[in-house]
Amino acid sequence: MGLEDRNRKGIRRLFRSFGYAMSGLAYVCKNEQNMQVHLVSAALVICAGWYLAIPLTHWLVLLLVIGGMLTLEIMNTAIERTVDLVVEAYHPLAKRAKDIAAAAVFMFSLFAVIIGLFIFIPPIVKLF
Ligand SMILES: Nc1ncnc2c1ncn2[C@@H]1O[C@H](COP(=O)(O)OP(=O)(O)OP(=O)(O)O)[C@@H](O)[C@H]1O
Repeated sequence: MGLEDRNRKGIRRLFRSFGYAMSGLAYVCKNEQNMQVHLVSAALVICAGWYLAIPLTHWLVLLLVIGGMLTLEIMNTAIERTVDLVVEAYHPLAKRAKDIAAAAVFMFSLFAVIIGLFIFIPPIVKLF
């Protein structure tokens, strides 16, 4: 996109930006195994929430956690690709950057699991 194009405002630019975002999303979904794992996990969690008839507030928390998780994975992929663009050879700082980005995903996943346990254990216990 040229500089002139970037300064242009309006609905066409908005749609074009949406198209770029969709292209990025399709890339991550197609090429990142971790993203596919997150998507399958999210689908399972949604099915479990529906089956266990969890309350609305729990749905809102779940949706926030799922959205945060997917967003972080997308950002992690963006950081990985940017690092690959800057350095092709092994570099300790490239390792740091990628490991730290991965740590962010791990940290969120950890808390997502804890939240999931708080939400799902009581209705599962009730089933028995
Ligand atoms: N240029 C590099 N220099 C040093 N270490 C690197 C470099 N590229 C990757 N690494 C190390 O290898 C690990 C894996 O990197 P890679 O780019 O394959 O990402 P990944 O975590 O396997 O993600 P994905 O498979 O989803 O792309 C990184 O976390 C980092 O520790």
